[in-house]
Amino acid sequence: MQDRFLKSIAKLPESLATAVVPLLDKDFAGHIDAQQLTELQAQTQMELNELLLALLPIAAALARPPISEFHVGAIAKGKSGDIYMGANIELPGEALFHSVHAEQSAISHAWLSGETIIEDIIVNASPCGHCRQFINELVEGSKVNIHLPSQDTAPLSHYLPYAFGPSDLNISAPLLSKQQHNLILDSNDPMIIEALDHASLSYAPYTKNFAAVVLETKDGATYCGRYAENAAFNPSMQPMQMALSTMSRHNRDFSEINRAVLIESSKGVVSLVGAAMDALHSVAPIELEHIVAEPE
Ligand SMILES: O=c1ccn([C@H]2C[C@H](O)[C@@H](CO)O2)c(=O)[nH]1
Ligand SMILES: [Zn+2]
Repeated sequence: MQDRFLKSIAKLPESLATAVVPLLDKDFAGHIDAQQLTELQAQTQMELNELLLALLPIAAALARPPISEFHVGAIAKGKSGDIYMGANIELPGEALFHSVHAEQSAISHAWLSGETIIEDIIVNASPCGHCRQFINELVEGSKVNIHLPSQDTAPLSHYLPYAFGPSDLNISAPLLSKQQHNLILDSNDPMIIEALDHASLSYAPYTKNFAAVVLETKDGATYCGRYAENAAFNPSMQPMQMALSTMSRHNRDFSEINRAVLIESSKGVVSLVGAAMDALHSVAPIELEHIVAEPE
């Protein structure tokens, strides 16, 4: 089991601790599939929602909050029945808006894993206004059920009445709906090709700046993040933040970053390069490779 889970395991009911420890091997990065969940339920005799709430300390152990020391853990449950954990990240020495919230981390985890609908979000602290707004960007966002340790389950529409969202800006294909915005670039570099693929799947209906980041560690592993915009603009999730969040779920230290690539569209009305460089430089002394590609 990874050391980062030692304290959380001590907080779990004994039957759950015994059942979940075998999943927390060196490759565990916060994904538990539907079959594994069924097995956990059988071993613990817990209802599904009870089990998901009980797993939150594991999600919170993925957090890296050097500023607040406040560990938030979230779980996004996809239509497939799989669950995706996420946790907050704060970037040392940088403006607070660079932070990633646990709910954003969990949602981006589900998105990067190919989920098209998120049905439930389970979180250990009441979701802040920014997260409510981020969740509202999802396909059928108002129907996402929010589960908290000491509240009755309620849909997002309860937590965010009179919502402002994508439809107010005439966007009918919200976050997690299929995106395909091909960018043209002649390259044989696998890392650049990976970034290009993710940029084509990014969600940038408001600026058309289809963008993605790939981070590589010295051993050749890569961690990606796509740009995910928000109708209220500020809660948008930057691709660098998403990639850092992917890396931390995989228990990699940011100091292990060896190469960093940002790809964005030449036709976007904004550029993410400044924001991406600031975030990267707060955690690793690496130059950002910035590539601008033509949309098809
Ligand atoms: O809904 C919330 C509220 C706060 N935080 C994080 C952000 C920051 O890292 C820390 C303190 O606000 O908690 C979340 O992850 N989700
Ligand atoms: Zn939040």
